[in-house]
Amino acid sequence: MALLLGCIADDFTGATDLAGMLVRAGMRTVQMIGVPQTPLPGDVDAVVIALKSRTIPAQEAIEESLAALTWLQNAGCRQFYFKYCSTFDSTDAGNIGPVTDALMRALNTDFTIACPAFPENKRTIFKAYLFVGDVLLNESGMRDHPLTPMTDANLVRVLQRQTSRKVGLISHDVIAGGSGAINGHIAALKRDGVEIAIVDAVSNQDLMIIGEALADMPLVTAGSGIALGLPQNFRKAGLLKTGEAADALQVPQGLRAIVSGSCSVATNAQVAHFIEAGRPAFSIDPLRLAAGEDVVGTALAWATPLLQEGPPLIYATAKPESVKAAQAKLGVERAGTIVEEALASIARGLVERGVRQFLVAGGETSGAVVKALGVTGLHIGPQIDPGVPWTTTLGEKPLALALKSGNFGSVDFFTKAWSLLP
Ligand SMILES: Nc1ncnc2c1ncn2[C@@H]1O[C@H](COP(=O)(O)OP(=O)(O)OP(=O)(O)O)[C@@H](O)[C@H]1O
Ligand SMILES: O=C(O)[C@@H](O)C(=O)CO
Repeated sequence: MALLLGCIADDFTGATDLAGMLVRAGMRTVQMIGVPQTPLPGDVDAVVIALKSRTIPAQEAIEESLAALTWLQNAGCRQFYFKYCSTFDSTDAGNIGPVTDALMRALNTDFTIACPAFPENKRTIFKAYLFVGDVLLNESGMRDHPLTPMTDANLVRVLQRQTSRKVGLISHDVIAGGSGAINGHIAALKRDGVEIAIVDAVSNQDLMIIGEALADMPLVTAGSGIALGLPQNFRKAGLLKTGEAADALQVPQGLRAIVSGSCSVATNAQVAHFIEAGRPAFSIDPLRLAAGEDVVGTALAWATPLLQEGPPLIYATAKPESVKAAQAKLGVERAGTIVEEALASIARGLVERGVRQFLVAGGETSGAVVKALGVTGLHIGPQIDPGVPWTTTLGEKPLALALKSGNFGSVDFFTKAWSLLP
């Protein structure tokens, strides 16, 4: 069957999150790293192009997103999806508004939605206000994000500051009326000159209703949650096979390892849990890297004899105080880069030592590791936790990879993830 859904994601782990959601809902999905330079594998229903465009200058994000769109159009996709973070990570300068504007122009469409809701990961939207768990977005940890601090939870206001198009709202009372009511409301919003509507959603049931209403919308912009409700439309139209396991993976056998560069609250708890369980863990100190010590060599020498016994963890994950201390000495960018480079070299060294099954924690860290390993794309398999599936790399010597967004996954993620592999 032909490609149905073409997606553009603004970061790597976010792309995997979306691809996992599509697979769960029955679409065979492949994730490509950047605009594909190699042909896609056969038998896929959806493709997600993973960019790293969340925090780059808006004009560059537009150019990269348009290049991805052109590729997806040429590949024959029928509907397009722009995926951003479930916490709507952006600034008044972009990039959600400017990229949405550019994609709408390119697709010659005058209406789309914006909905970062992901109820299973406690991102819900009510009356345009985004909640993270039990608190408003601007009261959550996102308030202090170094690159995209989120200080306003009202998404109509947030998005309106990023676009000259009029932003409106499809509120929860409309969703409760079903997909017909949503489409009636969209017609009314359009008459009022609204071109982008924030959509409330607090449950998976809401996502399914909203998904049904989006069957004919050329462009959808959202977090990964909305993807749960789109495959049903293709199935109803007879375009998507039913009854086939979309998450079937041929998993390569080999040694296992975990690399973590995420300093998010959830990852800190996962690292602590792994260590408390008596599992082997090696900490990477950015200051020793900066001093020129051979930390990579030491970490690999430490890990090599342990690999036969189960996955060792090599981590730079640290609490905010020590991250801030390293950043104060080295600068934010340098601290991040040297850690990413070290973890990427360690991942390469581990593959040379026979590791074929990897967990990687952190979006930027995943980007660095995937690049260092020369990965061009990923087949998407079963979900470990909401937003994190197992994947296998495309190509001749495949690896099994799980790319975990910083704040995703249960506290025992590093130990339980392996039980899903054969
Ligand atoms: N101990 C440390 N001190 C300073 N910086 C660190 C330290 N450990 C990791 N870093 C850097 O912090 C950044 C963490 O970003 P990353 O995207 O990998 O994780 P995250 O923000 O938790 O994940 P996500 O983007 O999926 O939410 C990386 O650039 C990493 O190199
Ligand atoms: O939507 C999310 O929260 C994630 O997929 C993500 O994009 C984290 O960077």
